[in-house]
Amino acid sequence: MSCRVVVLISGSGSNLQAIIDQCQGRSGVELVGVISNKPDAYGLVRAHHAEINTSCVIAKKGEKRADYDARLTAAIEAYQPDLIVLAGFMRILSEGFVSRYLGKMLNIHPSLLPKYTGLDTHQRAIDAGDTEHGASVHFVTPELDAGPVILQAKVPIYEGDDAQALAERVHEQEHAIYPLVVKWYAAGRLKMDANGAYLDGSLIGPGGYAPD
Ligand SMILES: Nc1nc2c(c(=O)[nH]1)N[C@@H](CN(C=O)c1ccc(C(=O)N[C@@H](CCC(=O)O)C(=O)O)cc1)CN2
Ligand SMILES: NCC(=O)N[C@@H]1O[C@H](COP(=O)([O-])[O-])[C@@H](O)[C@H]1O
Repeated sequence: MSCRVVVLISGSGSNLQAIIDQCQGRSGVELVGVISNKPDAYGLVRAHHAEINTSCVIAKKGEKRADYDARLTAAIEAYQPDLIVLAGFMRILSEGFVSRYLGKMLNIHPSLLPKYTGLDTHQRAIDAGDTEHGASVHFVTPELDAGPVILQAKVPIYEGDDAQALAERVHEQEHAIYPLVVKWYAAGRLKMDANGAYLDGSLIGPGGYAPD
């Protein structure tokens, strides 16, 4: 029985592409749909090339967040997913929406959470004089970027790095860790409760899974 996965995007979709390349049709993963809030998202092209069905849910001017999320829910439910993967989906989701999918919705965030929740994480890390940065895969909860961290990857920040150079270095790591976590979930190895995230029944620490 495959794990039916819907991926939500807003842009390029390089994380979507990594999941397609590393997971589609293997490890019990079936990517059944890609949904974008932006009609020009290149990730929609990537989905088309991979023969994955796509939908667009575009926000209406002045639309309440909960009303948009209700339309998004209808689009998602049409695919009857077991897992929702946010891959550069650039909308804050309402509490009702997140509660519906609690424990079955993942996100990748371009920082070493809990540092730098929100936007512009690479520039903020550079401006802070940090020497390392990275990415975090976490379960999505109503509080923004505060869900239980599952897996992190670290990268160095070099003297003279600009946000683009750092983003490219982080992207490389994202494309390694996100497909791995999707496979863990599809294999039934990954769970979440009020205490946090679990891999194979063991509680994952705040910095994500770290092999012994
Ligand atoms: N309730 C939650 N919603 C979302 C989460 C979450 O953990 N809880 N993760 C984010 C992903 N994300 C960072 O990883 C993120 C996405 C979007 C924003 C944001 O400020 N969006 C603005 C619009 C920005 C834009 O259009 O460029 C907004 O929605 O008003 C912050 C963080 C996905 N959602
Ligand atoms: N706060 C959410 C956020 O900033 N997510 C980030 O958007 C990028 C999407 O790239 P992609 O479209 O090439 O996968 C990724 O770097 C992801 O970490």
